[in-house]
Amino acid sequence: MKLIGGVRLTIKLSNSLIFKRSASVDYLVSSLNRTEENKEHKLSSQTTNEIKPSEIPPKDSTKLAISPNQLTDHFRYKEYPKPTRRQISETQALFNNASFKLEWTLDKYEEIPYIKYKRLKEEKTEKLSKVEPYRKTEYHLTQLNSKKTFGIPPEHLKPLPEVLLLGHTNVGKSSLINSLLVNREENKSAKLATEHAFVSKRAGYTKTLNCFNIGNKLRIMDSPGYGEFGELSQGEVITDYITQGQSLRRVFILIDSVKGFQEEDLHIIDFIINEGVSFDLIFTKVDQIIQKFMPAKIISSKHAIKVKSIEDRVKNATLIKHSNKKIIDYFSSMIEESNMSNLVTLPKLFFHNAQTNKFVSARQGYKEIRFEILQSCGLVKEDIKSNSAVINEEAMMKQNALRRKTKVQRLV
Ligand SMILES: Nc1nc2c(ncn2[C@@H]2O[C@H](COP(=O)(O)OP(=O)(O)OP(=O)(O)O)[C@@H](O)[C@H]2O)c(=O)[nH]1
Ligand SMILES: [Mg+2]
Repeated sequence: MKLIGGVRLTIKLSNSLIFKRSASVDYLVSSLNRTEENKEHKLSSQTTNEIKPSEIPPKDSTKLAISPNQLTDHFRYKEYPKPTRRQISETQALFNNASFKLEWTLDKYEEIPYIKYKRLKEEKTEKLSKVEPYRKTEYHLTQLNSKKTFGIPPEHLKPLPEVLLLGHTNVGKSSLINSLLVNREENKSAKLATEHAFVSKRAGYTKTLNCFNIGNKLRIMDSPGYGEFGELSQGEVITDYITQGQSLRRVFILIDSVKGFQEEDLHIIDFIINEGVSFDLIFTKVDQIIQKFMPAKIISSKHAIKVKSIEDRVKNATLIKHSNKKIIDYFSSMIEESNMSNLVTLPKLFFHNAQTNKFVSARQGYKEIRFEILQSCGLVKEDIKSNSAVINEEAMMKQNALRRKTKVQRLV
């Protein structure tokens, strides 16, 4: 038996859940490896004189490091098309213009506003039904039809679709909430963006289920972590919510990229599958993995961004590309070993960093996660023109390139 946030679950990942063979990741990695190897071989065997100007690596080699967004693209299953640019920009507009409100924080499932309301209403109806018919008065009738909400703010009772962020203590749930809720565009110049959820180095910091209302369109739930420092009562509020939450549309399970899948993660995934709730996976702290695999020489060099000689640039580029391959291999084997790509439910995979470093200069991954949240809540219109939109975009880019070329030709 395993203790998950204090809740004992005996379930093991069952073979019956298995398995849909997906070759997409293997294929992508091997094809990428081949092209990377070819390119690297080509670059290292060339003398710097032979390099075409367009192939000269940038001075700042850190720009060549694989990013969380590129990892999301790389590990995207062919079954799930990439959202179109229009869908992404509409999603950002919705989030960036929405008002966010921490509606409630609770440690008992029975206290969740609509659950509490339902219970109190039922209790009242039962009490009134017990009044002897000859004793019933106008007062009783008005009581029965009363719109009173027992002191619960009526806006908390508004039925809205909900998504839940779930994961080990310290995995980065509250940090992700902040990535999702902060308007990064607006705060670009601001030194300190308003953060909505409390984040701490201390594992087990979030003790309650915290409900954020997003523009009165949906709710995002931050939850207490399971595993180390998770507590019994916290485990109960989450499992009750998963099994009974009527408005729950999707669970996002966060996996610490540094620690990989832990036993508790696999138990909770099995539990969620058994409950028939759909879920996706978000790898957090991707910045740490990117930094970890980067060549020591480049990490320690303060001047990595000032490399001038083409020879050094080529050397750095080759080193970084090797590191990129290691990062892909690292995640590939993590995903492979967890068997996630073989589950019939085939969870989507997202890569996120809430912190930045030399190689990842901005938070990434949150835009697609925002989109996925909206989609799971039924708040995204299917982009039926998506294919033709992409084709049109490509055609337009080709046309622009042609225009630029003819312009240059005209100039020389
Ligand atoms: N480098 C890095 N650190 C992160 C990232 N996300 C979270 N952290 C750090 O990890 C620690 C825990 O983050 P939280 O967001 O509080 O984690 P949590 O899952 O809410 O933790 P509990 O509330 O204790 O369950 C904090 O010190 C964060 O700064 C990330 O993407 N990169
Ligand atoms: Mg937290």
